[in-house]
Amino acid sequence: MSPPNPAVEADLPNVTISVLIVDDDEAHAHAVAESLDRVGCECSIARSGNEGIEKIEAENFDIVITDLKMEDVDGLMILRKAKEELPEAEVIVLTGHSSIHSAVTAMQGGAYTYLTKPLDIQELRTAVEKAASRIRLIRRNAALASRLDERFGFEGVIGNSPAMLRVIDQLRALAPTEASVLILGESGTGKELAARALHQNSPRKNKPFVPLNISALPESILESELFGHEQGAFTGAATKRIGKFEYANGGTLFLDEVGEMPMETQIKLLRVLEDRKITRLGSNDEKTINVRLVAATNADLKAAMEKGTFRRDLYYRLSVVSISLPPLRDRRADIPLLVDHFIKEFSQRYGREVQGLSRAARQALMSYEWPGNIRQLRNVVEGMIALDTDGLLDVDDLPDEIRPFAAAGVEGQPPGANGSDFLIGRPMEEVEKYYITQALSLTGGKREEAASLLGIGERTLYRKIKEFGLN
Ligand SMILES: Nc1ncnc2c1ncn2[C@@H]1O[C@H](COP(=O)(O)OP(=O)(O)OP(=O)(O)O)[C@@H](O)[C@H]1O
Repeated sequence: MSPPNPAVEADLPNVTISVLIVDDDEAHAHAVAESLDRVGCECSIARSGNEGIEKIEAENFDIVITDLKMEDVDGLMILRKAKEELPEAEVIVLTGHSSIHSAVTAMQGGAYTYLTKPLDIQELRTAVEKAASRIRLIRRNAALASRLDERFGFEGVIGNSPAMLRVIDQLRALAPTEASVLILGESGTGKELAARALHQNSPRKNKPFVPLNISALPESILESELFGHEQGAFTGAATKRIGKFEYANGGTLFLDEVGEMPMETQIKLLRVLEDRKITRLGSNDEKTINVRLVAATNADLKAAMEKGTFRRDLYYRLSVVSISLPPLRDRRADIPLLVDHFIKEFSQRYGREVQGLSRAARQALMSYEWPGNIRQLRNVVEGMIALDTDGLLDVDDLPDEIRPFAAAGVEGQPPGANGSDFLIGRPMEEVEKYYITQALSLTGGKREEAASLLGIGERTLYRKIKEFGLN
């Protein structure tokens, strides 16, 4: 298990446990409340079964302590109600010796435990403390998970465009499986990041994730990198070397730019994937390996197969499942989230106080084509923060190739107007029309993306487009 991240843990909620005590013996209820108040619980009392039901319906409690025998509504009914209305709450029932049978029924109905009267206060506190630590654990885990998701999407893969939400769903579903995954996408779209996310959420996560970029390697070295070699296997092999497959044993091997692999190596790779065995160059000994393969490419592998430069059998082996990462220009709805994420990252790294990004600069980042995709966006934000002197990232901080997009202006906007200020005081319909036109233009007319950018449903957007006669 990875160690807890103190930065994430630090601001998790400190959980106070709220307790409802339902007992028609008022003096007894107060005695219970007093003993629990002392151990930091926040207690509320209901003096009858009916009052208990009302409180359960209206408020939230972590623990419900109820007497079994009451005049109006009995404790089993309280238990049932609590399970319906407060499914995460724990219920402790209090019972006299004569009604042990009902206590057993209560346990079968989902009660956390039962205590017999007269109450032993220490026994009560122990039971409450045990239930409370379970609740605290659930809360902290939920808070941690949502904090992590809020910050990183899925293991660092950030995105809220419909296309990226689909990718994140696919990553979540595939991560725990053993399936080979082929990740497709232009350079800088996050293929390696996605591969790491698959590994990090798999049962292999405590074993190595080993990346290898095939295009960066001369053909002569590639096979020795993959499979390793023995001393003297070829000229220059002065010492024995372990290959990436062996390094990755038990974990995940990520082969980037797999489309660049020479035919000879493709044949060997296919054999390794089929036999799950490797042989170091210059050796006769086979070694069994257990590696999950994730491959990536920005090349058109289908065209390469047609041309005969990529083996069909290897393609099918690698692409048991494939995930496509769209270029950033086709998912502009992700840009604001990514920009904010990178501002946070780099302002921390450079120790800068950044108040924000001007509207014009944001507009430019939204309109630019991003040929280098997210890698380029990240570099641009880093450069802006490194160069900024006044704490506001503005058009003058943008690189030369992006600055002109700030002045691109918006159709229908009067000359000289600052951003959308000219809309102040205009009728709501005009404002809506302006923003819908903006979103459609930024997303190249893609309605699903535009709706996500605007934070409205696709059907609502469709209706508004018709209503305003927009095309
Ligand atoms: N969805 C995302 N959320 C946050 N950061 C991202 C996202 N996608 C990519 N990045 C960041 O962008 C940079 C480039 O990503 P990565 O190296 O994974 O791209 P790639 O597709 O593998 O590129 P190449 O094909 O050139 O190897 C990295 O710094 C990565 O952390």
